[in-house]
Amino acid sequence: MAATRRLVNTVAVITINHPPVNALSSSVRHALVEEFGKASKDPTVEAIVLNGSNGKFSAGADIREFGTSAIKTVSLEDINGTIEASQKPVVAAIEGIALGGGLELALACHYRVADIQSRVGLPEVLIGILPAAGGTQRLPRLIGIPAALDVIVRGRHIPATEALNLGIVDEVVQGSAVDAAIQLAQKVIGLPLNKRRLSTLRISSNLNMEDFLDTTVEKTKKQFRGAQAPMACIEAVRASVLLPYHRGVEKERQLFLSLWATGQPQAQQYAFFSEREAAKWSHPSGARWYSEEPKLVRTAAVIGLGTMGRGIVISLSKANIPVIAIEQDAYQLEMGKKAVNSLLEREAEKLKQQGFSPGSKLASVHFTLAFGELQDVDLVIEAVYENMELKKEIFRKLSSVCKSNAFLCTNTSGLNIDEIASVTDRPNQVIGTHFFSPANIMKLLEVVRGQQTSLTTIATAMNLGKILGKVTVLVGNCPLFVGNRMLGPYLEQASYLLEEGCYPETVDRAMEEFGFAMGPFRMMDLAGLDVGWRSRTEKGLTGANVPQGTPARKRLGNRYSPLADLLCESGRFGQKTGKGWYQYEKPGGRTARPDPWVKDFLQKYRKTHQIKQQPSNQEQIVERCVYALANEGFRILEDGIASCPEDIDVIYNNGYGWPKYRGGPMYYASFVGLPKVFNTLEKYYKANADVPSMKPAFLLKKLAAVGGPPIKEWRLQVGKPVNKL
Ligand SMILES: CCCCCCC/C=C/C(=O)SCCNC(=O)CCNC(=O)[C@H](O)C(C)(C)COP(=O)(O)OP(=O)(O)OC[C@H]1O[C@@H](n2cnc3c(N)ncnc32)[C@H](O)[C@@H]1OP(=O)(O)O
Repeated sequence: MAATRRLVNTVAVITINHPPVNALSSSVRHALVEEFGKASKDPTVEAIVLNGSNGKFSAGADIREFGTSAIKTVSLEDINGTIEASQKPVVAAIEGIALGGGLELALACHYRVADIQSRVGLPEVLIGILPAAGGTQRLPRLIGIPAALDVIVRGRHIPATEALNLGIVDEVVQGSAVDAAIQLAQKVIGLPLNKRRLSTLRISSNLNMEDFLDTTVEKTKKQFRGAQAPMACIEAVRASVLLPYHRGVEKERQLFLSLWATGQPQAQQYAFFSEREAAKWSHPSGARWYSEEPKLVRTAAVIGLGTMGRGIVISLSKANIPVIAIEQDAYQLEMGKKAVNSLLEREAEKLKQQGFSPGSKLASVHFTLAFGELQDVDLVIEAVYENMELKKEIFRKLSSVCKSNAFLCTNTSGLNIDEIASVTDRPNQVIGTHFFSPANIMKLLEVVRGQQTSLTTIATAMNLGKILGKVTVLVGNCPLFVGNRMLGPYLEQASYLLEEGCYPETVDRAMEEFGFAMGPFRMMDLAGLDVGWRSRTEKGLTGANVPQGTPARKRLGNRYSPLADLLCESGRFGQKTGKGWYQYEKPGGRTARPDPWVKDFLQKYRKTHQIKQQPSNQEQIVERCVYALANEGFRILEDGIASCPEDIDVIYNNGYGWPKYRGGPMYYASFVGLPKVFNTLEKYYKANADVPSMKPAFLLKKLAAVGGPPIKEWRLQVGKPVNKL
């Protein structure tokens, strides 16, 4: 049964029963109508409590039903209307989660009791829609416009104690929310319900509402560039101010349908399910996530307390895993310790505000210089800077110090995992964990399997990612793995665009208007131009090791842009030096301003090399950069480095500032149409045979030839993930 009913004295307890998260599917909605109908008619019932099975109230509407006919049967808003109109008091007992339609359902109840561990929220905006079961009309009437906008537009999960302060719930309890709800229901039997029916309340405020909403629109436009859902949320809330409830709900529905027509919800819902699929990893051997048991990580160590190491330590501590943090000398250790402790203090403060004792949620961090102290840890994450020799030296040491079943992880953004593993006594227990900076904030974790990495090691690292709250994707080992490897052709095109007449700000604007959090040049300035320069120097692409007589703009017969090298030779490393592709207010400054020096430099460069000026327009800039990115994604699939296009999209959505409302580079290619992507690349490559990265990938050609099937059918063409490198 999708919902059940039991009687406790004169209180009917109706329980939603649709594992795993009690999504409000069509069958649940039908069952709710039936059970509420029976409870209303039953003369022995004086009050009703609504809860969800397995400690979860509800995760909201069943997202898989959107776009199908199932969503049209029994509207959730109608159910909410019936509940609110009930003559018998209805109390929601919120355990675990009440999200989206789940919270909308609870808002239709006359009272809400929440367990202290629960979270509530209206996260619809994160999947490209708006709360369209009355949520945008009831919540503002309950907590006022500013607070409701914050909840609806940001879509964040709100801890129970904050929900109590905001007035979303009436009571927060430490024990059973259902028992407390039954008690409350018994207490309120016979009391008037009018003031508890949110749809009947008036919104009162001292604010000049129109001005406030207009300012919010402007701020939101800037913050969520190109995303339609946040704007629709504001318009729906505006309707709650201007219109009576029933007309506000009509507006809400109309906005929902307009959003659907933009295609953004479909992309964001694809992104949502792709993230869940990424956790269900597969291995070239045929093993899958369910066939391997992860080992428990009770204690961990982090080597290196630079920016990455600090973030990793915080993540582990927040996941309640005690950490030993190691540095190479007393000074670095002290610096790292100060930084980590100050971040931990902030976390402790947040926990206190949520009503938790920090000691119960944050594990201890022990700082030391002594490797010997690592003998008992279950897992080590090495997070020193990108230098193969240094990493090998550390892994040799770890081999001799750590217990034989300890897992050894390397945090690298592209170095060869097999080479690092080869110096250890346990290559099967070595794995790459590529965190993104700042590691305590960024959601993505690329887990990189080496040739010899065992399935248990993979299962343990993937599970650790989940425990740390990361979106974790398993990838194969190749230079730069998935995300950074795809950046190569993307940044290459960005540089060529400058050579041909664009400026950093033109290219960045085009990519930011496309939706990227940051254009390629601002991104390079942030990351530091010296990092790539060092790597190109090591590879002999620039610097003293370039063979005499090599043309400035060619390497190994292919086109090469030395622009970034020339900037570095002038001491322009990006934000850290206050100058890079842009100028900044000071070294370490963050406000990028176009730099006349760069303009002049580019003009001279083009003249010196007699490059014909053909500045591309916005559409051409986006096409060249994004198609180059996706093309490399197809190669990565061919090579068996990513096991499916969804994994690549998850990486880009969560680690590279790709706009989620465009699904990811592979989804976007599919949305544009693979034949179009193929033809554009083919045309470019025919005219520029010295740019091999733009040669359409074989897999793209194959899929385009059959008309570009939907992305979920690509797997059939890709075959099993076999590392072909
Ligand atoms: C004109 C038409 C009007 C329509 C009006 C509709 C108005 C209401 C709209 C909504 O309610 S939209 C949904 C809003 N809710 C959400 O966005 C919540 C999404 N879910 C989550 O954030 C998380 O899943 C969770 C609930 C916090 C649980 O996280 P956890 O890490 O514990 O588990 P997951 O692996 O994420 O999920 C488990 C399992 O459940 C599936 N799932 C989760 N939520 C939904 C859902 N709302 N609908 C359908 N399926 C859901 C998820 O995909 C996982 O599935 P499997 O991978 O196990 O198959």
